[in-house]
Parts: sequence; structure tokens; C-alpha cells
Amino acid sequence: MTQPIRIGTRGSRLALAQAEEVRARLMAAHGLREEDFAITVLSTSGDRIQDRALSEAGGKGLFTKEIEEALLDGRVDLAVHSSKDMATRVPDGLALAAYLPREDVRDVFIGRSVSRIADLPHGARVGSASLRRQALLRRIRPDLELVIFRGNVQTRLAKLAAGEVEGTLLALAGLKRLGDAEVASEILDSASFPPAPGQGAICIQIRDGDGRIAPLVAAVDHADTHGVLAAERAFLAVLDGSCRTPIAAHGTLKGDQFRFHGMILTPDGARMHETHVEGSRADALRMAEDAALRLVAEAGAEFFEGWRR
Ligand SMILES: NCc1[nH]cc(CCC(=O)O)c1CC(=O)O
Repeated sequence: MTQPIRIGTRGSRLALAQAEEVRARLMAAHGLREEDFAITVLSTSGDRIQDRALSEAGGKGLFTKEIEEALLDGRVDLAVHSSKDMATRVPDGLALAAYLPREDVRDVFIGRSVSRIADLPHGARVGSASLRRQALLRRIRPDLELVIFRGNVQTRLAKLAAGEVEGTLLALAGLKRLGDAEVASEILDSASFPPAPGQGAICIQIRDGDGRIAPLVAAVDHADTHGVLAAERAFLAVLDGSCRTPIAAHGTLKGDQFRFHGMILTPDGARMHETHVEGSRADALRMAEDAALRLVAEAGAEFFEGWRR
């Protein structure tokens, strides 16, 4: 290769691990060497916010905007993202071209002195910045005191060890990619504690129609993950999902069979609407969109008042 392929990524340990995984897969698929790539670390506004809930700071896109600008400007050739962090709308001129095989979708609880949520003392402090996790947690333990808890995995574990909170919730996928899965003390069931749309999936974003990069990344695209993620994102798009909306979505494919579980909650967890659908893979997108429309109709306008932007 004449010019190195420039991979844009955030600089967190998890983001770098994800960029390296994409690089390794591209190397294997095309017989390329590490020198054929340049990993370019980009700082995003999301990386600079430590004190507020992401929902208050501007929602999704905080971790991706600067990287998307670098793609559009031609400073990088492809970008690696956590699908979960992507806004529903992809900017004009860019495309989500490939998804790596999805990691475990489940959330985990990490306790300081107890290992299970059920064993937390009454009123214990639990840290999370995710509205979905807060709402799901409030449903099962309305007594808990939920505090906004941000920062990378290492920072959170340090705060936990220091006793700032009794527990926190994280995605198992991220812990696995960091080689830290053993810190999880309870793995939460995805049926009763469903993941965020896109959780556990790494996506590759490129300039739409880039003749050099598109065929390169197409070789590492995982078709099932791509299909499921398109459906989860369609569900989110109908619900106008932002970080303000506690929304869960989990699609799976077994051969031609697509199954989907979607859920919306009020932030206090007091109200919840969910749907399970099943059908053919070819109908996945439409099924997920219809599921979202049904939930909106079922919940009624007042459900969204006060928290929908
Ligand atoms: N918003 C932060 C973020 N984005 C993706 C992951 C985890 C990895 C994934 O879901 O792919 C995390 C951290 C977390 O939720 O624990």
C-alpha cells in the first residue's frame, strides 16, 4: 500500500482496543501489515464532560461528531465507533459501512461489598450515567440512590473502590474487550434488563462511496450483526431516541428468523412498555419500526412529556 489507511478513533482504552480489533481484522482479510495503517486519536466533546449526565450535555453524537468531521475533511479514511454511541442520523456524505460480530449484549453489575443487586442494602448508592440503566434499576430497586457516574472503566472502578458508590453498571462487551470481564459481579439477564440499541457492536464508518475504502471494509462486515443493528437503529429512529430517552432494543437472528425485544421507560422506571416480535429476516427493519410505532401509540403522548425533546 502506498498511503497508510488512517483509522480515526477516540483515545480511551476501550476505543483504542476497538480500533486495534478493526485493524487486525482488516490485516487478516487483506494480508496487510500494521504499517499499512495509522491509528489517529481524536478528542470528542463527550471525552471532556465528566460531571454531567450525557443527556444534559447534548445526548448522542457527543462521542462521534468530531470523528465524523475528520472523516468528512479527509483527515481519516475510516472511523471506528461503538454503535451504541451513534446518533440515529448519519451525516450526509458518510455511511455506516460495516459491523464486526457483536459481543455479549448484556449489562453487568459491579458491586463493592455485595455481588448482586438484590443484596444491596436499602438506599445504597449506585452510579450510572445511563438513563436506561437508571430506569431499569429503579424498577427493580426503587429504594436505591442513583448518582451520575461517568468516566472510563478504570475511573469508575477506582471511585467504586474508594466507596463513592456501592455499585455500578457497565456493558459486559466493553469489559471483555479490555480483558476486565472478571470485575463483573453479576451478569444481568438481557430479557429483564435489555441492552441499549447497538450495545456490544463495533461499527465502521466511511465516506459514502469511497472507492478505495468501501471494498476494504466490506470484507470484514458481519452480515447478521449488520442486519440486527439496522433494525435496532430503525426502532430508535422512530422513537427519536436521544440520551434523554430510556430505550432498550435487542434483536437476534437465527438463520432466517429475526426476533426483537423493544422497551421504553419513563426515567423513574415507574412506567414501562415493551414488545416482542418475531418474523423473517427480510422484514426485520419494518418489524422494528412497527414495534416502535406500536409502543408510541400504546404509551400515549403524555408518557413522553417532560422528557422527550
Ligand atoms: N457510552 C459509553 C460506552 N459505549 C460503548 C460501551 C461499551 C461497549 C459496547 O456497548 O459496545 C460503553 C461503556 C459502557 O456502557 O459500559
